[in-house]
Amino acid sequence: MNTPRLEIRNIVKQFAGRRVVDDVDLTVMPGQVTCLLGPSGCGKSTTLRIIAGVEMQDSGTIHVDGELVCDTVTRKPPEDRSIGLMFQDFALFPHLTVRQNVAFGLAGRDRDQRVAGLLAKVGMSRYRDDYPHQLSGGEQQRVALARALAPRPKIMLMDEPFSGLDDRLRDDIRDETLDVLKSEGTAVLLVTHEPGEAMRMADEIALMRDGRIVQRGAPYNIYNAPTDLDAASFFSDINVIRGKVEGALTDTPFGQFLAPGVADGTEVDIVIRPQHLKIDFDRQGRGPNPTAQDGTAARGVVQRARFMGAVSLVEFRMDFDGSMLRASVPSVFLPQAGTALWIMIRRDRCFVFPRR
Ligand SMILES: Nc1ncnc2c1ncn2[C@@H]1O[C@H](COP(=O)(O)OP(=O)(O)OP(=O)(O)O)[C@@H](O)[C@H]1O
Repeated sequence: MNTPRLEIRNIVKQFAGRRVVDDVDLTVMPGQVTCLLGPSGCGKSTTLRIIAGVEMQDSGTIHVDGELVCDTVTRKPPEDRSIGLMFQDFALFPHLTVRQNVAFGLAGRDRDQRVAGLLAKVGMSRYRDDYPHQLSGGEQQRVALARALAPRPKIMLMDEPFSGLDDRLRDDIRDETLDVLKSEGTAVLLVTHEPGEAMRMADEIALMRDGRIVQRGAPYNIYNAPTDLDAASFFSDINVIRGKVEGALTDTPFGQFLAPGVADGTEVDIVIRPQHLKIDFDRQGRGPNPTAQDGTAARGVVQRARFMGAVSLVEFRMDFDGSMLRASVPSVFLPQAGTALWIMIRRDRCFVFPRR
């Protein structure tokens, strides 16, 4: 077995009697990018600050590359943890050139070669004698990445490193950053509140809520098999259809859904993302026949349809109970408000959760 680059166990941190980090375990394997993802205030940054050594946990252990760097007895200072840091305000030293910024804190004979190599990798070689104020935000970000990687940290901690960049630039910089991190083979723990960023960057996502890790897995698995309604809704808009279980099945206007292992009489939420609603555009008002995959169709009346470029967002008021459902369909479809249409739902894409 490979030794994890970072392993934290049972980390707890309280502020004023409130558990902000509540028994958190995390592992980052060599060469892997793990994203700590969660809403604002859930404890992500505090977790990162504890790993970096600028905050002290109440209990729990931190190992870097198999070596204990912090428990409640041992406490290595931040600079001895072999950790690279890149935070939101990636402040470069204003009085040092690009080259001097990257070389800062490096010693040894291969120093100049290392700096030149990294500047080439991040595409900043020709700016090596410029000062930070002469660079754009994206360029400063690249220099900050090179500076953080220069001492070959065993693990890089990144806290919302792209949030200061404008939208158009951000995707490119994310991809470039990922390429550089992968080519250096650096293990990364990246904190973000943006699901899109986590899915784009991560080998593994750790989803955090109220100080706890509620789910871990590859982006595909977390998106397609969320543990509960909140985990599902964190990644996209969702629709919820209510039902009650009888004999491991739930009857709904869209047909029956399996609810294995759920006790009779339990109220459930059937959760479906807008892109998994199917609208029957051909047989207006007449209604298609039920199929095994899509179940029974139910009728709704378009309340609003918005053209969004690649897709249209269509809101329906459903005949069966007056509830609203939202569908995302290819933008060649843009039905008029007031149109009655039949809707089916992709049964293989539904999640059934007992109601809390
Ligand atoms: N030094 C502190 N003293 C008291 N409370 C703190 C301290 N640091 C953080 N907190 C509280 O702990 C909670 C978690 O904060 P943290 O910054 O870790 O969350 P986060 O998930 O990173 O959120 P954000 O993305 O908004 O930074 C918040 O309610 C915050 O107010």
